[in-house]
Amino acid sequence: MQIQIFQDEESLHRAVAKELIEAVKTKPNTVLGLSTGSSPLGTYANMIKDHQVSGTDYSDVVTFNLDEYVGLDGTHSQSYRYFMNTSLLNHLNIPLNQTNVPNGTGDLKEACESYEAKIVSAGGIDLQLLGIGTNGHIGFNEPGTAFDTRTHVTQLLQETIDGNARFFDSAADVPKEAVTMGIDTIMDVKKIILIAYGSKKAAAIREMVNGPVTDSMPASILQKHQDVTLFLDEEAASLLKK
Ligand SMILES: N[C@@H]1[C@@H](O)[C@H](O)[C@@H](COP(=O)(O)O)O[C@@H]1O
Repeated sequence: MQIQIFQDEESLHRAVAKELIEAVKTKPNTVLGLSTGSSPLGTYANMIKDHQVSGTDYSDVVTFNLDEYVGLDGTHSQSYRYFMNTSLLNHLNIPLNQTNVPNGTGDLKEACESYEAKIVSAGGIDLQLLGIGTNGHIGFNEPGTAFDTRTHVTQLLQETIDGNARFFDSAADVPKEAVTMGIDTIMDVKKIILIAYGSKKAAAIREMVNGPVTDSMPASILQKHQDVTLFLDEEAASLLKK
């Protein structure tokens, strides 16, 4: 695992955006894995700005998001499809039919199988952006998720529901289930960038990097991936062993 530590969020986001932009410039048909939550928002803002100013071309890029809430279709303002369209995709020159978010409505078993098949037919994910939950979840792979999982339907833990309630009117409105790429799906990607900032993430970052590889800390499996870089601010990195 490589670790880069930044003094502030803005320089962190500029650096992550630079990585994504370089990937797209180097390989115009790059397959990007994208994530939601607040962590990547500043990165997406930098990518949009670069596209407007420098015209980085996304017309051949393909994207796959990590996860989606069960029961929310793409028009729901808290669905991850809606989040991606409004926070990034609508502002780049990428045809929306080249962008993929798991389907959280309809036949979920079929949605999971077809998502895996689509990733394979796109040639696999070149560069995956990840955030991390305070309990160490990646995507919506909660503590206890088997490491050999592929895209599947998962029950959200109460702590995750409570943590994500800030985006909804109340915790009662947060869906209890999600469709998420599995741990094994994530481990198959060629390169991973994980973003974390703020003291709330410090304990999870310490366990992920310095702790044992265990399914009670899903992100710890990343110790076994061959190309992972953590982009952290000083607070998120504050509990790491020196
Ligand atoms: N499914 C998402 C994760 O992919 C994300 O990493 C996490 C952290 O959210 P935030 O970046 O807002 O801290 O939230 C959600 O649970």
